[in-house]
Amino acid sequence: MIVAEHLRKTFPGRGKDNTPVIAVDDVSFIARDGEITGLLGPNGAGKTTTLRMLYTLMTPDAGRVLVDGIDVASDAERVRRSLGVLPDARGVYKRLTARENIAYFGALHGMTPAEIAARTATLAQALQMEDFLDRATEGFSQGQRTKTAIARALIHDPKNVILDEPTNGLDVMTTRGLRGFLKTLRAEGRCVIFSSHIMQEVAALCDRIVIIASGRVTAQGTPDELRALTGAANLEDAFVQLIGSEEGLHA
Ligand SMILES: Nc1ncnc2c1ncn2[C@@H]1O[C@H](COP(=O)(O)OP(=O)(O)OP(=O)(O)O)[C@@H](O)[C@H]1O
Repeated sequence: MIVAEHLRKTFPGRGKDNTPVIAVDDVSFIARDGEITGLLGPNGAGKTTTLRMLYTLMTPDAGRVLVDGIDVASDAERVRRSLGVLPDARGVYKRLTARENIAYFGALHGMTPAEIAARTATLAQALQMEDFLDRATEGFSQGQRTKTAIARALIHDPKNVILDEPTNGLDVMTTRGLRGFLKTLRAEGRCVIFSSHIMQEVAALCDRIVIIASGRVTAQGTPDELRALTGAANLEDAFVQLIGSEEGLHA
């Protein structure tokens, strides 16, 4: 379970306009085990910055993050062991094959070669990567890179999974496959959080939705609760009402 409490992050202004940017302003939510929680918001809403604070890359200016009850500020290393992260920059090593990229992370987590081989086989099958697993990642399509980065993130069988816009740039079939995979993670009782600016995506997958606009949570709840909150006939109308604009919400 991941708990975000009153998170705030400001960046110093740069260039001509040196007004500080308030990227995240009092964001709180709970992502439960066995559920998929979606952060939905338009470009620049603060989703990536929020996720970076959850996965210990950035320190909040205020507020705190608890992962399975552990305060990230007090024991970041322990928290990292229980996290699988797909960052916004996928960052796969291009001279290594997909399999080597995945194995490298497994080794960093202290796994044995046999454990790495077994887990890689499971992930490669689930993510349908077998036909490119042993190719160097240089020249990979965006979808192949993303799959490699997801497998790498999950090599150590983490209990909590954080994915920044996982379906960005993926085709329809690959997206369908990935959705099925995220549902498997949920069925295994993991805590899954992902960000998206595509409402259909969030609506199709999430048990709980946290809507972020301009660094603030404008609403959160199950899809049904969000519909009830706005009185809207469908989720699309509810989202538009809750965000206050249609900008950036579509694929
Ligand atoms: N390192 C940084 N330095 C300065 N400003 C930043 C930095 N990181 C993020 N920001 C600003 O913080 C705000 C929130 O950015 P963030 O990347 O969290 O949004 P997002 O919701 O993930 O957007 P997108 O959907 O476009 O990826 C934006 O105005 C962005 O320009």
